[in-house]
Amino acid sequence: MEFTEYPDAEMMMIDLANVLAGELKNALLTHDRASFAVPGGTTPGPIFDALCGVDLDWGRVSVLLTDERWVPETSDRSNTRLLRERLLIEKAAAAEYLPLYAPFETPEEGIPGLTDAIAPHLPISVMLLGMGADMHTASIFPGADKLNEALTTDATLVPMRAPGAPEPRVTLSASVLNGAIRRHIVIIGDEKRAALEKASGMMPEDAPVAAILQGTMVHWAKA
Ligand SMILES: O=C1O[C@H](COP(=O)(O)O)[C@@H](O)[C@H](O)[C@H]1O
Repeated sequence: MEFTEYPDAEMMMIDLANVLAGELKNALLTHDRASFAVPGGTTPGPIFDALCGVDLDWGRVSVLLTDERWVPETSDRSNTRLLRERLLIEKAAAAEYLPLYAPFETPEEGIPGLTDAIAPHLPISVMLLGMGADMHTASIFPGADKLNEALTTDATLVPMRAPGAPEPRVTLSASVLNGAIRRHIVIIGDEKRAALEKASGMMPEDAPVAAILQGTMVHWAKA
Protein backbone atom coordinates (compact mmCIF):
# COMPACT_ATOMS: atom_id res chain seq x y z
CA MET A 1 0.00 0.00 0.00
CA GLU A 2 1.05 3.58 -0.60
CA PHE A 3 0.68 5.85 2.46
CA THR A 4 0.16 9.63 2.26
CA GLU A 5 0.16 11.70 5.42
CA TYR A 6 -1.47 15.17 5.34
CA PRO A 7 -0.90 18.17 7.64
CA ASP A 8 -4.59 18.17 8.61
CA ALA A 9 -7.91 16.57 7.70
CA GLU A 10 -9.27 19.65 5.96
CA MET A 11 -6.35 19.74 3.56
CA MET A 12 -6.60 15.99 3.04
CA MET A 13 -10.27 16.19 2.08
CA ILE A 14 -9.63 18.90 -0.52
CA ASP A 15 -6.54 17.20 -1.97
CA LEU A 16 -8.27 13.84 -2.09
CA ALA A 17 -11.35 15.31 -3.78
CA ASN A 18 -9.00 16.70 -6.46
CA VAL A 19 -7.27 13.34 -6.88
CA LEU A 20 -10.60 11.51 -7.25
CA ALA A 21 -11.96 14.11 -9.68
CA GLY A 22 -8.76 13.84 -11.75
CA GLU A 23 -9.02 10.07 -11.88
CA LEU A 24 -12.67 10.25 -12.94
CA LYS A 25 -11.78 12.73 -15.69
CA ASN A 26 -9.00 10.41 -16.88
CA ALA A 27 -11.37 7.45 -16.91
CA LEU A 28 -13.82 9.45 -19.03
CA LEU A 29 -11.08 10.21 -21.57
CA THR A 30 -10.91 6.56 -22.56
CA HIS A 31 -14.39 5.24 -21.67
CA ASP A 32 -17.95 6.35 -22.38
CA ARG A 33 -18.82 6.08 -18.71
CA ALA A 34 -17.02 5.83 -15.35
CA SER A 35 -18.17 4.22 -12.10
CA PHE A 36 -17.33 5.79 -8.76
CA ALA A 37 -17.72 3.85 -5.49
CA VAL A 38 -17.71 5.75 -2.21
CA PRO A 39 -18.11 4.91 1.48
CA GLY A 40 -20.72 6.10 3.93
CA GLY A 41 -20.16 6.69 7.62
CA THR A 42 -18.81 9.78 9.32
CA THR A 43 -15.55 10.39 7.43
CA PRO A 44 -16.25 11.22 3.75
CA GLY A 45 -18.76 14.12 4.06
CA PRO A 46 -16.18 16.90 3.52
CA ILE A 47 -14.80 15.10 0.44
CA PHE A 48 -18.33 15.02 -1.00
CA ASP A 49 -18.75 18.73 -0.19
CA ALA A 50 -15.66 19.47 -2.29
CA LEU A 51 -16.45 17.02 -5.09
CA CYS A 52 -20.08 17.93 -5.78
CA GLY A 53 -19.13 21.28 -7.32
CA VAL A 54 -16.29 19.96 -9.48
CA ASP A 55 -16.55 20.59 -13.17
CA LEU A 56 -16.58 17.15 -14.76
CA ASP A 57 -18.97 15.34 -17.03
CA TRP A 58 -21.05 13.96 -14.16
CA GLY A 59 -23.74 12.82 -16.62
CA ARG A 60 -21.31 10.04 -17.64
CA VAL A 61 -20.54 8.98 -14.05
CA SER A 62 -22.39 6.25 -12.13
CA VAL A 63 -22.07 6.57 -8.36
CA LEU A 64 -22.52 3.67 -5.96
CA LEU A 65 -21.75 2.97 -2.33
CA THR A 66 -19.15 0.47 -1.17
CA ASP A 67 -21.78 -0.73 1.31
CA GLU A 68 -25.20 0.17 2.63
CA ARG A 69 -27.13 -0.29 5.83
CA TRP A 70 -30.45 -2.05 5.19
CA VAL A 71 -32.59 0.94 6.13
CA PRO A 72 -34.69 3.30 4.00
CA GLU A 73 -33.29 6.65 2.90
CA THR A 74 -35.37 8.41 5.53
CA SER A 75 -33.19 6.86 8.26
CA ASP A 76 -30.27 8.79 9.78
CA ARG A 77 -28.33 5.54 9.38
CA SER A 78 -28.75 5.49 5.58
CA ASN A 79 -25.50 5.96 3.67
CA THR A 80 -27.62 6.88 0.63
CA ARG A 81 -29.05 9.77 2.61
CA LEU A 82 -25.52 11.11 3.13
CA LEU A 83 -24.85 10.91 -0.62
CA ARG A 84 -28.12 12.61 -1.51
CA GLU A 85 -27.40 15.44 0.93
CA ARG A 86 -23.69 16.00 0.23
CA LEU A 87 -22.52 14.39 -3.04
CA LEU A 88 -25.42 14.07 -5.48
CA ILE A 89 -26.10 17.82 -5.50
CA GLU A 90 -24.86 20.84 -7.49
CA LYS A 91 -22.89 19.66 -10.56
CA ALA A 92 -22.78 16.06 -9.32
CA ALA A 93 -26.61 15.93 -9.35
CA ALA A 94 -26.22 14.91 -13.02
CA ALA A 95 -24.58 11.61 -12.00
CA GLU A 96 -26.48 8.34 -12.14
CA TYR A 97 -27.00 6.72 -8.73
CA LEU A 98 -26.91 2.93 -8.33
CA PRO A 99 -28.46 2.07 -4.94
CA LEU A 100 -27.44 -0.86 -2.73
CA TYR A 101 -30.82 -0.79 -0.97
CA ALA A 102 -34.30 -1.76 -2.17
CA PRO A 103 -37.50 -1.76 -0.13
CA PHE A 104 -37.53 -5.45 0.81
CA GLU A 105 -37.52 -6.70 4.35
CA THR A 106 -34.15 -8.41 4.04
CA PRO A 107 -30.98 -7.80 2.00
CA GLU A 108 -31.23 -11.34 0.62
CA GLU A 109 -34.48 -10.41 -1.16
CA GLY A 110 -33.05 -7.23 -2.66
CA ILE A 111 -29.61 -8.42 -3.73
CA PRO A 112 -30.48 -10.15 -7.05
CA GLY A 113 -32.04 -6.99 -8.55
CA LEU A 114 -29.35 -4.72 -7.15
CA THR A 115 -26.62 -6.98 -8.54
CA ASP A 116 -28.15 -6.87 -12.03
CA ALA A 117 -28.19 -3.07 -11.95
CA ILE A 118 -24.52 -2.84 -10.91
CA ALA A 119 -23.14 -5.50 -13.28
CA PRO A 120 -22.79 -3.25 -16.38
CA HIS A 121 -20.73 -0.76 -14.31
CA LEU A 122 -17.98 -3.16 -13.21
CA PRO A 123 -15.08 -2.99 -12.79
CA ILE A 124 -15.32 0.15 -10.69
CA SER A 125 -13.26 2.94 -12.27
CA VAL A 126 -12.46 4.88 -9.10
CA MET A 127 -13.09 3.74 -5.52
CA LEU A 128 -12.80 5.41 -2.15
CA LEU A 129 -13.12 3.25 0.97
CA GLY A 130 -13.43 4.08 4.65
CA MET A 131 -12.34 1.95 7.59
CA GLY A 132 -13.57 1.49 11.15
CA ALA A 133 -11.22 1.25 14.13
CA ASP A 134 -12.29 -2.42 14.31
CA MET A 135 -10.56 -2.89 10.90
CA HIS A 136 -13.78 -3.32 8.91
CA THR A 137 -13.93 -1.78 5.48
CA ALA A 138 -17.08 -1.36 3.38
CA SER A 139 -19.34 -3.62 5.52
CA ILE A 140 -16.86 -6.49 5.73
CA PHE A 141 -16.72 -6.75 9.51
CA PRO A 142 -14.59 -8.95 11.76
CA GLY A 143 -16.83 -11.62 13.28
CA ALA A 144 -19.60 -11.10 10.69
CA ASP A 145 -21.83 -14.01 9.71
CA LYS A 146 -20.79 -13.90 6.04
CA LEU A 147 -17.20 -12.73 6.50
CA ASN A 148 -15.66 -15.71 4.75
CA GLU A 149 -18.14 -15.43 1.86
CA ALA A 150 -17.40 -11.70 1.42
CA LEU A 151 -13.67 -12.44 1.27
CA THR A 152 -13.84 -15.35 -1.16
CA THR A 153 -16.94 -15.11 -3.38
CA ASP A 154 -17.03 -13.98 -7.00
CA ALA A 155 -20.50 -12.53 -6.35
CA THR A 156 -20.89 -8.75 -6.43
CA LEU A 157 -22.88 -8.21 -3.23
CA VAL A 158 -22.97 -10.01 0.09
CA PRO A 159 -25.56 -9.59 2.87
CA MET A 160 -23.89 -9.05 6.21
CA ARG A 161 -24.85 -9.14 9.85
CA ALA A 162 -22.21 -8.39 12.44
CA PRO A 163 -21.93 -7.78 16.17
CA GLY A 164 -20.44 -4.33 15.45
CA ALA A 165 -23.27 -3.30 13.08
CA PRO A 166 -26.68 -2.34 14.46
CA GLU A 167 -28.59 -3.26 11.28
CA PRO A 168 -28.17 -5.77 8.43
CA ARG A 169 -25.88 -4.56 5.66
CA VAL A 170 -25.10 -5.12 2.02
CA THR A 171 -21.47 -4.90 1.00
CA LEU A 172 -19.49 -5.11 -2.21
CA SER A 173 -17.43 -8.29 -2.00
CA ALA A 174 -13.64 -8.20 -1.62
CA SER A 175 -13.27 -9.37 -5.23
CA VAL A 176 -15.26 -6.39 -6.53
CA LEU A 177 -13.37 -3.97 -4.24
CA ASN A 178 -10.03 -5.38 -5.41
CA GLY A 179 -11.17 -5.21 -9.02
CA ALA A 180 -11.52 -1.41 -8.84
CA ILE A 181 -9.02 0.25 -11.15
CA ARG A 182 -8.08 3.15 -8.83
CA ARG A 183 -8.33 2.39 -5.11
CA HIS A 184 -8.09 4.73 -2.14
CA ILE A 185 -8.82 4.50 1.55
CA VAL A 186 -9.28 7.53 3.80
CA ILE A 187 -8.78 7.49 7.57
CA ILE A 188 -8.43 10.11 10.29
CA GLY A 189 -6.79 9.85 13.71
CA ASP A 190 -4.15 7.87 15.57
CA GLU A 191 -6.50 5.03 16.50
CA LYS A 192 -7.35 4.21 12.87
CA ARG A 193 -3.73 4.59 11.76
CA ALA A 194 -2.61 2.12 14.42
CA ALA A 195 -5.42 -0.25 13.42
CA LEU A 196 -4.47 -0.05 9.75
CA GLU A 197 -0.78 -0.67 10.45
CA LYS A 198 -1.66 -3.64 12.64
CA ALA A 199 -4.08 -4.97 10.00
CA SER A 200 -1.40 -4.93 7.31
CA GLY A 201 0.33 -7.82 9.11
CA MET A 202 -2.84 -9.79 9.81
CA MET A 203 -5.09 -12.21 7.94
CA PRO A 204 -8.28 -10.73 6.39
CA GLU A 205 -10.33 -13.21 8.47
CA ASP A 206 -9.19 -11.25 11.54
CA ALA A 207 -8.65 -7.82 9.99
CA PRO A 208 -10.91 -7.52 6.89
CA VAL A 209 -9.26 -4.33 5.62
CA ALA A 210 -6.11 -6.41 5.01
CA ALA A 211 -7.93 -7.97 2.04
CA ILE A 212 -7.85 -4.74 0.05
CA LEU A 213 -4.58 -3.06 1.03
CA GLN A 214 -2.41 -4.26 -1.82
CA GLY A 215 -2.39 -1.60 -4.52
CA THR A 216 -4.58 0.73 -2.45
CA MET A 217 -3.52 4.29 -1.66
CA VAL A 218 -4.00 5.20 2.00
CA HIS A 219 -4.74 8.82 2.91
CA TRP A 220 -4.30 9.79 6.58
CA ALA A 221 -4.45 12.90 8.72
CA LYS A 222 -4.13 13.04 12.49
CA ALA A 223 -7.16 15.33 12.92
O1 LIG B 1 -20.45 1.66 8.76
C1 LIG B 1 -19.61 2.11 8.01
O2 LIG B 1 -18.37 2.32 8.50
C2 LIG B 1 -17.23 2.59 7.68
C3 LIG B 1 -16.34 3.50 8.49
O3 LIG B 1 -17.11 4.62 8.88
P1 LIG B 1 -16.56 5.85 9.73
O4 LIG B 1 -17.80 6.46 10.33
O5 LIG B 1 -15.62 5.31 10.77
O6 LIG B 1 -15.88 6.75 8.75
C4 LIG B 1 -17.61 3.17 6.34
O7 LIG B 1 -16.49 3.20 5.50
C5 LIG B 1 -18.75 2.36 5.74
O8 LIG B 1 -19.06 2.81 4.44
C6 LIG B 1 -19.95 2.51 6.64
O9 LIG B 1 -21.10 1.85 6.15
